[in-house]
Amino acid sequence: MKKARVLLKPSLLHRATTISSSASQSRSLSRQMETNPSSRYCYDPVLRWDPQVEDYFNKAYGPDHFAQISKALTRPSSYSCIRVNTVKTTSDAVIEKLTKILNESDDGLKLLQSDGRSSPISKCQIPGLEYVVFVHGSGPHRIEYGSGLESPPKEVLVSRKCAEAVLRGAQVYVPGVLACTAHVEKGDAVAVCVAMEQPGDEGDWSVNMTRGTTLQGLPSGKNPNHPFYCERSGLYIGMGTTMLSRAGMFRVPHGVAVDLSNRVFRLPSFHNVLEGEIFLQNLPSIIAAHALDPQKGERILDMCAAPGGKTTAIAILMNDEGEIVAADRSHNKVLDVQKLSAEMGLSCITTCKLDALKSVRLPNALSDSTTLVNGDNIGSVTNHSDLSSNEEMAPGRSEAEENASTEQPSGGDNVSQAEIRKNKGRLKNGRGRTQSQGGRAGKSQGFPPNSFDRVLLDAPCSALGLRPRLFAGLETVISLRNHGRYQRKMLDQAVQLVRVGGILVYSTCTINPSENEAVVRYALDKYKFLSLAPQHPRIGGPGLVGRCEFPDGYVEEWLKPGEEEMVQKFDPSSELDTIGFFIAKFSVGPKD
Ligand SMILES: C[S@@+](CC[C@H](N)C(=O)[O-])C[C@H]1O[C@@H](n2cnc3c(N)ncnc32)[C@H](O)[C@@H]1O
Repeated sequence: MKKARVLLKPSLLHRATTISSSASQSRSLSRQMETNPSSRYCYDPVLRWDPQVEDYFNKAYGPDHFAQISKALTRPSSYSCIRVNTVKTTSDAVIEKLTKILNESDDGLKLLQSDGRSSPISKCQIPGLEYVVFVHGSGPHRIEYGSGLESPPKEVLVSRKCAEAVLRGAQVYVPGVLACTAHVEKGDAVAVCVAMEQPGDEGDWSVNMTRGTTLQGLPSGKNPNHPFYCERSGLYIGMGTTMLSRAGMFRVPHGVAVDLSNRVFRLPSFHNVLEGEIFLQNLPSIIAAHALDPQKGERILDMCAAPGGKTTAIAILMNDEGEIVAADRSHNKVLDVQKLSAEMGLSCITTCKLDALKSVRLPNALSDSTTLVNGDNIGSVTNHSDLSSNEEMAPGRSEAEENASTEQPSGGDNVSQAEIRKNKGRLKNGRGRTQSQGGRAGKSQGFPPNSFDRVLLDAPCSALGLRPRLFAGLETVISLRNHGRYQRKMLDQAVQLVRVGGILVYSTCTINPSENEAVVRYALDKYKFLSLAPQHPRIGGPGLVGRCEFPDGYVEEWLKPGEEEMVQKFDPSSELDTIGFFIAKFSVGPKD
C-alpha cells in the first residue's frame, strides 16, 4: 500500500527551532498521558498554531483571552442554527416537523432531552430573527471507553477533517478512516480517535501514516514500533460499533465505517433534512445579511456568493422582490448557488461566474454587464494563486444539492410519516454525494461603477473562526497578511460598484485582525467617502482598537477609538457560542 506522507507546507527556516520545541513539549505531554489512561482516553485537544501567529494573536487578544478562543475553536457550538425559509414555511411548522423527526430518530432528541432541557428546539429571541431556530446539543460528555492500559479498546483512527465533521454530528465514513486495530470485525465496539498533523524536523506538518496501518493499543514504551500511540492521547471523540470489518473499511470506497452512538458532543446532523424549507447557517452569517439591510426592489451584488447561504438569506429578507446578482469565481460553485435558490423557491437571484478582483467593468468591455454569457471555458484567471482562500461552509450543508423542488410549502400541515421517514434517514446519513445538474453558469464581464444599491463582500479568508477546528498550524503571519491584501483588492472593487448613498458590508469568518480591523482601517483611510454605519441587530462584540508592530518592522493599524462599537466581532469563546466572525458596514457618501 502506498505511504501517503502529506507534506503540508514547504519548510520555513524561521519556524524550525520553535516547532521542534513544540514537538518535544508534545512528546513529554504524551509520556504523561501514557501513564494515565483517564487522561489518554478523553477529548482534550490543544490547537497547534505557528508560534509567530500565536504571538501575534496573544498581543491582539491578550494571552488568557486568546487561550480561551483557541480552546473554544476545538469544540463545536453547543447548538445548530437553522434559518427557516419564510417564503415557503414558518418557524412553528419547522419546529413541529423537526420535533417529530428527532423524536423518531434513534440518537437525536432523546439524547438531548437526557440533559434535562424541556425542549432542545427553540426560536431565536432576537427581535426580527424569530425565523431562526436553534436545536441545542450537548457535550462534552465523558465517555467510558471501558479499558485500562492492560486491555485497551479496539480503535479506529480517522483523519482530522473527518473528525471535525463527526464533532458536528456526521457519521464516520469509510474514506475518513486511516488506520484500525488488528482483528476488528463488523459489530465490534471501537474507540474513535483523530490523526493530527505532527511537526516534522524540517518545519513541515504531516500525517505520516499509510492508510490501512494497524494500530496497537499499547504504549510505544512497551513496543517502540507501534505507530501513533502517543499522538492519539486526548484525541478520542467517541465510542461506536463498526459497520464493516477492518478489511472492509480499507476495501470499500464509501459507506459508514463506524456507527458512533456514544459521542463526546451530541448534535443532530441536519444534512438534507427539510430541503428547501430550512438552511443550516451560523448565526453571524444570518446577522451579516441583516446588517446589509436589503430593501424590496433593490439591486444587490453578492460578490463571493457560493454556496449561497447569505444570498438566499438576503433574498428572503427582500421577500424575493428585487434583484440579487450572486457572483463567484468558481463555475461549479455558481451552480450550487443556482440549485440552492431553486430549492428554496427564490426567483430574485441571478448568478454569474465573476472574479471579484475584476468586478468593475472596464470602459472598453464589449458586452453589457448584465448579459450573462453561456460560454464554455471563458474562465477568469486569477493572479493570486499564491494566496489561499478558504471558505466558510455552513456546517452540514452539502456543496451541491439534489434537484430543486418546486412544490409549494405545506405550511403548518401535519407531517406525513413518509416525510418523517425520509428526513430521519437523512438525519443519520449525513452529507449526500455532490451531484451536478450539468448546468451552466454565465460569465459576467463585470459591472459599471455605481450600479448597485448594496454590495456584500463576504470575502474568502483564513477561516480561523470556523469550529470545530483541530489544527491551525499552516497559517503563518505572512499568509495571514496575504489574505488581508487579497481582501483589500476585492474591497477596492466593491467600493466602486456601490452607488452614492448605498451600503457596503464586509464580512469574514476569521479571528485574524489582519483580515478584519486592518481591512476596515484601510478602507476608511483610503476612501474618505466611506463611513462606518450602525448595524441592526448588533449582538457581536467590539472590534480591536490600536495597532500591532511585528518583529520584521511591519506595522498593522486597526480601529481608532470610537470605531470599535460600530463593527461586530463574534468571539467563539463568548456566551453566544458562535463561530469567529467579523462584520463591518459602510455607508457610501458622495465620491468626488
Ligand atoms: C466565504 S465563502 C462565501 C460564502 C457565501 N457568501 C455564503 O454565505 O454561502 C468565499 C467564496 O469566495 C469565492 N472566491 C474566492 N476568490 C474569489 C474571487 N477572486 N472572486 C470571486 N469569488 C471568489 C470562493 O469560491 C467562495 O465560494
